[in-house]
Parts: sequence; structure tokens; C-alpha cells
Amino acid sequence: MTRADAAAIAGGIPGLTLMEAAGRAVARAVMRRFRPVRTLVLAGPGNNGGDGYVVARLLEQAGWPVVVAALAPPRPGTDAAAVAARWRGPMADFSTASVARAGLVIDAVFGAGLSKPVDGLAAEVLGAVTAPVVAVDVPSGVDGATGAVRGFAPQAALTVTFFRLKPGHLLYPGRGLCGEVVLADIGLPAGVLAAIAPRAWRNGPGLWRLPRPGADSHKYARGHVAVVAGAGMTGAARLVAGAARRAGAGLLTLLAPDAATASVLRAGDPGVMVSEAGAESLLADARIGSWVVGPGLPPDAATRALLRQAIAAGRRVVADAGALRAATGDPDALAGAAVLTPHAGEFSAVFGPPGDDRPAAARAAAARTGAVVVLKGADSIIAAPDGRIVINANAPPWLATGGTGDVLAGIAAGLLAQGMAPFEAACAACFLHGEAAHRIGPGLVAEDIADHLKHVLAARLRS
Ligand SMILES: NC(=O)C1=CN([C@@H]2O[C@H](COP(=O)(O)OP(=O)(O)OC[C@H]3O[C@@H](n4cnc5c(N)ncnc54)[C@H](OP(=O)(O)O)[C@@H]3O)[C@@H](O)[C@H]2O)[C@@H](O)CC1
Ligand SMILES: Nc1ncnc2c1ncn2[C@@H]1O[C@H](COP(=O)(O)OP(=O)(O)O)[C@@H](O)[C@H]1O
Ligand SMILES: [K+]
Repeated sequence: MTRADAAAIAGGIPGLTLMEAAGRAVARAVMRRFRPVRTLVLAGPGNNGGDGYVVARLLEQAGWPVVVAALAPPRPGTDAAAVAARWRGPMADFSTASVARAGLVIDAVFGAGLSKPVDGLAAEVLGAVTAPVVAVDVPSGVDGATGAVRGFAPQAALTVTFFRLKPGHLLYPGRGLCGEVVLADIGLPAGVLAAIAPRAWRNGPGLWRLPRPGADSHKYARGHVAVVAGAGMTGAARLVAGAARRAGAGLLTLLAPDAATASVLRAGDPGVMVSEAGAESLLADARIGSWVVGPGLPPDAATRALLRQAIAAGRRVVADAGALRAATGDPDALAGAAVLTPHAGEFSAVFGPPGDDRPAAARAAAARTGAVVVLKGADSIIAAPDGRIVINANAPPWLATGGTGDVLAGIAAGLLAQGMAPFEAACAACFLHGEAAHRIGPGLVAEDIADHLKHVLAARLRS
């Protein structure tokens, strides 16, 4: 955002104009949601504080009782100093006593310029707020690039941000602390986006195109997926299979490890083929282009060897669950896969704990393995080996139930089979998975998702 600011200023928009527009957007959002109430603006020393002085002036002009408390004065000569000088209303101490008297608090302490953990007086005062908080840009202490809390950050009821959402608005815990998020246009020209060349996006249909069979298509043209099944947890492979088929794969073969497992699998969906021929023989068929390895498989040397074999044969491999665990402490075992779908635990086992900067960790894992990495969770991060990041923010908590990850791997494989590139396939899979889960809602079990995909696809392919 600071880069956006600089690019806009370089493009001829004065910083003061942007600050006035930002403050106006916050004041407008506040007046739409709250009745006039004793309002305390907590202002920091930078431009975030500057926005706060603008909010104070505009609310006061609208008849609100407003007091400003400054953590520190803005540096002389800055835009923030200019707007602070235009504030003629009452000032209060930056203290817990001031906060106790407020019916509404505008948090304009730190924004995009957060440079260290929030501690000391700032943390004490922000931590004492019991009134509703409206955050300017981000709740102070939320790192806009990662969503992590540095030191302390208050819980906002409303966050008004500008130009473009930042990762911190989409990634937890920051996302949870923002409350309602309003994205305001402050007049930054579209060219600014090109100038800052963003590397992170929010997932959405504008980022990828779903495959659609042509009138003359046939099942082979839509791709053949192989799913390696385990002897014990056969359900996992079946969930993968159902999802890959609903996502549009033309053919699907379950690779059974033995005759007993094969007969269990044959009792499942009639449209699925079951093979006992062994991986070698299936890998000899180049038409079986996409493989899913891991769901329901033990994290052992055999799983690892099978994964390497499929990658070495040039297949597009989605590696999940057992295949990831089989690579514990050894990311190179996953090199060359198309898509890896670790949840936080699997990610930590392979690559080490992601820490506070999960986008950076996911990026590094993708660069290391050459695979697209989907770091799954409520806010899945999809990272490409070239450094692009997409954040998926449409997944409802109903997905927090066993087997939904298997379904995600299946959707990704089904899209890969139809020729989507790994990054786009992974992004689209996360999005469709989330949309299907929304349709299902409470009571969701993993089996439901594949069924609902047809409705989600129908809606998406219509629009
Ligand atoms: N970009 C745009 O298009 C637009 C941006 N706008 C607004 O600008 C905001 C960004 O402003 P900004 O760059 O001045 O940074 P900001 O968040 O005010 O903080 C910097 C100051 O805080 C200090 N400080 C930091 N952390 C600290 C800590 N933990 N504890 C103590 N001190 C700490 C830091 O100190 P220093 O690091 O220099 O030691 C410095 O003095 C952005 O969020 C948005 O609201 C809009 O006006 C219009 C359009
Ligand atoms: N709280 C949540 N909110 C939204 N999505 C979630 C949440 N918890 C899990 N998910 C999603 O559910 C899926 C769970 O995958 P995973 O943990 O691999 O489960 P399993 O191994 O049982 O299939 C992932 O796609 C993840 O993004
Ligand atoms: K803030």
C-alpha cells in the first residue's frame, strides 16, 4: 500500500488528497453504521494517524462529539502534520482513562507502516478499549502483508481500507480482527496497480477459466485421472475419485493395492474403473495424465516410491496426505509434483513450521519443490513456484470435517486432467470447493461436496 501511495503520488495525485479521501471514506462508513456518540480518535504519528485527524474533523462537522488522543505528534512537514494542524477540536491524553469515556473508538494508530510489535502505552490503551472499534486500514498491530498480529491488535467491528484488500484482511488472525471490511475507492488510478505489480491476489473466477468440453469432445479429451487407493482407508480414494469426476475428468481409475481392496472399491460408484494391474502398468499408459497420490495411503517408503515413479514418468501429480507425510523433513521427495495440498500439520512436517509469515513460507515451499503449494486452512494460500500468491477466502467452517481435503485434491486433479495449468487448477479447486460448501452449509459431510459441484459448475459456466 505504501508502494501504491508512492506510485499514485508519482503519478500526480498529492498525498494530502489521498489522505482526505481516505478519511472521508472512513467517516462515511462510520456515519452509515453508528449513531452520533462520543468518539475518540486514537492517532499515531504517521499517515494512518493523518487519516484519523481527517475522520475527526469530518465527524465533528457532522455534529458528532469527537476527541483526538495522539500517541505522538506527526513529524513536521508531513501530510499528517498538515491535517493535524487543521484539527481544532478537543485533544485528550492517550490513556486508558480517555478510552473509558468513549462510546466509539477510531483506531488510527498504525496502518501499513507498522514497523515493530505494538507494545507499551499503545498496547495498553488499545487493549483497554471496550467500545466498538473502527480500524483505519487495519486494526493497529495486524501486519497487512501476513495477517499476523505483531505484539497486540484490537478487535475491530469495522475496518475501512483503501484501494485494494491486503493479505492481512484475508488471512487469520488478522481477518478475524478486522470485523466487517469496507474497501473504499480513494481515487487511485488503475495504472497504479500495474505500477506496483502485485504478487498476491484474492481468489476469484477472474483469475482462471474453467474448462468446458467442446461439442466434439470425448472422454479421452477430458482427461484420465488415476487415484492410488490404500488397503485400509478406501473411503479417501473414493472421495478423491468422486470429486475428480464431478470436476470434469473424462475417465477415472482407482488403483487397488490388492484383490480384497479392489472388490471393496468395485462395490462403489459404477462409473469408476478399478485396476489391480499395478502402478507400473498404469504409468505405461500416457493417456492417464493426472495422478492423485496420498489420500488413504500410509506415510511409508512404498508411498514415497510410488510418488517418485509417477513424477518421473512425467505425470501431473497431486500429492496429499500420506504422500506428504512420507516426505517428512524431506521436501525434495515432492519435487516435480504439480500440486501439493498440505494442511498446516503436513506443511510443518515437510517444510518446518510456517511461522507468522505464511505467504512467505508457502512461496518458499513452492520455489523449493517446483510445485504449486496449497497451504490449506480457513484461509488457504495457493503459492506458485514463481512467487505468485492467491488467498482463498470463501471457505466456510463447515469444511472443518474429515475427508474434505481429499475432495479438494480430487477437484484439482479433475481440472488438471482437462488441461488447466497447476496454479489455475489449484486456485479454481479451492474456490469451487468453498462455493460448494456454502451451498451445503450446516451438516456438511465430505461426501456432499462432489454432488454439489455440478450446481456450482453450472452457475460458473453460465456466467
Ligand atoms: N498508501 C496509500 O495509498 C494511502 C495510505 N494512507 C494511510 O497511510 C497509512 C500508512 O502510513 P505510514 O506509511 O505513514 O505508516 P503508519 O502506519 O502511519 O505508521 C508509521 C509510523 O508509526 C510508527 N510505528 C510503526 N509501528 C510502530 C510500533 N509498533 N510502535 C511504535 N511506533 C510505530 C513509525 O515509526 P518508525 O517505524 O518510523 O520508527 C511511523 O512513525 C496507511 O495505513 C493508510 O492509513 C492514506 O492516508 C491514503 C492513501
Ligand atoms: N475452519 C475452516 N474454514 C474453512 N475451511 C476449512 C476450515 N477447516 C478446514 N477447512 C478446509 O477443509 C479442508 C480440510 O482438509 P484436510 O485437513 O486435509 O482434511 P482431510 O485430511 O480430513 O481431508 C481443506 O480444504 C481446508 O481448507
Ligand atoms: K489502524
